[in-house]
Amino acid sequence: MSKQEEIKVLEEKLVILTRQYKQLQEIPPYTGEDFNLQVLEASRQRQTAALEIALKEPYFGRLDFEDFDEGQVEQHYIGKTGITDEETGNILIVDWRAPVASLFYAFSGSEDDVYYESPDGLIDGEIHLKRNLIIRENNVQRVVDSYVRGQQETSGGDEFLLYKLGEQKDNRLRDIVATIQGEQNKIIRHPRNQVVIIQGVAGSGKTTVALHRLAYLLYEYREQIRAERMIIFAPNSVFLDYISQVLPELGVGDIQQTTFSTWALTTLDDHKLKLIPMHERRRQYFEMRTNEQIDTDWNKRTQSFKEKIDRELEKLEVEWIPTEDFEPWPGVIFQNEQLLRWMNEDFKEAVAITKFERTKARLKRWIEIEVKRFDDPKEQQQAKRKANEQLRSYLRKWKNEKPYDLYIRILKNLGKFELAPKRDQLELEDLAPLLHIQQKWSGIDKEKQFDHVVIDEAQDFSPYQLAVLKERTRGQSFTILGDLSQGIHSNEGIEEWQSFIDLFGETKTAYFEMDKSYRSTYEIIEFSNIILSHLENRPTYAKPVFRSGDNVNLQAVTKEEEAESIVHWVNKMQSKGMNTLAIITRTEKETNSYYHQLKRQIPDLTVVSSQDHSYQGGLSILPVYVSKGLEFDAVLVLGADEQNYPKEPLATKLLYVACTRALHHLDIMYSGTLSKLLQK
Ligand SMILES: Nc1ncnc2c1ncn2[C@@H]1O[C@H](COP(=O)(O)OP(=O)(O)OP(=O)(O)O)[C@@H](O)[C@H]1O
Repeated sequence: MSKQEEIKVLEEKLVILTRQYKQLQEIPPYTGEDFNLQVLEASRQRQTAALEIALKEPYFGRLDFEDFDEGQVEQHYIGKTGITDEETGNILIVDWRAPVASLFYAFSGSEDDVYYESPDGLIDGEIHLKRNLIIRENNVQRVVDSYVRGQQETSGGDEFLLYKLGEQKDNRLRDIVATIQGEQNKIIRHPRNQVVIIQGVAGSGKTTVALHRLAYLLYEYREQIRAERMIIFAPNSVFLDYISQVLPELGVGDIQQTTFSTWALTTLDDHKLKLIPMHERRRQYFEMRTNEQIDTDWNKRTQSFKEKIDRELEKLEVEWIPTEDFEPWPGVIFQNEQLLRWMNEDFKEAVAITKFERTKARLKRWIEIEVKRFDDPKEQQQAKRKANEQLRSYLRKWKNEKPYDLYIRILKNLGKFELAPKRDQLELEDLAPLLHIQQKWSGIDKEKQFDHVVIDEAQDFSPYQLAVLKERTRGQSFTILGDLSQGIHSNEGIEEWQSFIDLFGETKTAYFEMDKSYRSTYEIIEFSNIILSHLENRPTYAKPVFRSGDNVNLQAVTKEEEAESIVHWVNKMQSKGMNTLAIITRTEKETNSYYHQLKRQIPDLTVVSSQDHSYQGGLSILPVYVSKGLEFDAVLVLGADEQNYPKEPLATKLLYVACTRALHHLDIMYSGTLSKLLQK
């Protein structure tokens, strides 16, 4: 019955959508100079894009809501993009980000009154129906009611979520607009003027939620923020490629997606600066079996290192101000006190470069006036030339140095020249000080400031990196997400979120924890939690959404039979129809060696390495640290022995990352002694 009713509604809506789309297509695009017509053209393009999305999948939900003030039940069809019938002014499809749609996500099935915040204030009412729909190729394929007023059964919401989670994945992360959960909805819609920090277990939807939050912010604050001024920082290119589809699916374009180092080097704009290749550094690090020791006093990732740099920059600024009076010609004197007054009072708020530039300009103007003392134009000319020469030497201490030169000078002044990197061999942790020096010395171009910043895998960020970004971001609008249990770059990152909270202040920060894992089956999550139990100071265990699958299989293999067992596993998973398969090794070296051993027997096997720029899906072999952030229908972890994964924090986190990549199937192989991390 409900399906028939929905088929009819869909047909009616499709007629209008198609008509509107055709009408827009008939208008020739405007390419002229008239501003008003350009604005109209841009609006038509937005409408066309919205209609294209709607024609593909018009909506996924229906909410029947009775607004007590209006006194009648209205049907709201919720889709990825809002569409109004241009002829009648009726809303055909409600945008999922619109205020009324928040009821669809927040509603948990109770008979109580509900309300939502609209621009006109609170709207009270009650929900009569919450329905999920799957529409493909203009057909209503599935109708699931998660709530019908007056009926007792309200389990349809879970049924629909489980149905979605049970689907197989391809090589890209997807949007979740149809099944956003209540706790995720809160984070997505959190106001923009607070820093949102999310600690979420593996598979809790952190990345997905952050991307939906961007789409929401752009909708809710469309007058204040622009997509080009939003930026997403993610750990590597493979990951960026993996998440690249979500925002376009949500109809959002133009948001920069990059890694911190790529962005930093572009911003520093000094072609001589080069990083030690990251893959090289990471490879070395992950090939090591113990954590490196860091001198905490001189740790370049910390706030205290930033403060040291700050103080040194201030000293340089003062030291470079001339201490004597300026005497362009004998007997004519410009007093140094005046200069100090300009610097310390008139230009107090300006950055160093601007202070110096303005001082120089004012002194030049002063010379122009003073030179008028000479009557003869020729004499004036000569005097001016001489005075400018004197000025150059007067201001000689002030050198317009590049951030790198200032950095080296500062490290020398601090007596820490051994920390100075070569120009073409920078470490990742040199980037934050360099950017900081650039920002403080030369300022930040207004156009290059951010309206909102997303940092994924933020547990691998340093407080210094964050402090640098904070200075470039209007209204401290950040979404920061990560999982301390997956902090496998602990040499680069943080051990707890407090240092980030301190940076912004408690009142400016909203901290959320997500402990439900949507990615994996119950069995995989329970198994991965055993690994986590070996970690001291671990955050909460992941709680499964009850989706059951096969048991995790631990298989002891001899070196001789290993290859055959792997081939057998691949065949088995492929025969089960799994789309994305991953074989995960401890190191890149092992990935390469297994690949050479297996490539003849498994021709479609592809290596995914830290240098890659894309992830193609299918059957991959990759080291665990490259797999971070990705997910696969089936995962085989190789070499889960005591040597590869001893009971120490880095190995524990790595093994946890490897196991939590699996959606539906997880198998483990080991030779020799099984890692203690896998024993209860
Ligand atoms: N509400 C939801 N409805 C449907 N699927 C969801 C939902 N929330 C998360 N997922 C799915 O769970 C999986 C994990 O999401 P995501 O990669 O965003 O998690 P994460 O917390 O960033 O994971 P990790 O820390 O392990 O990288 C994805 O396949 C995502 O589509």
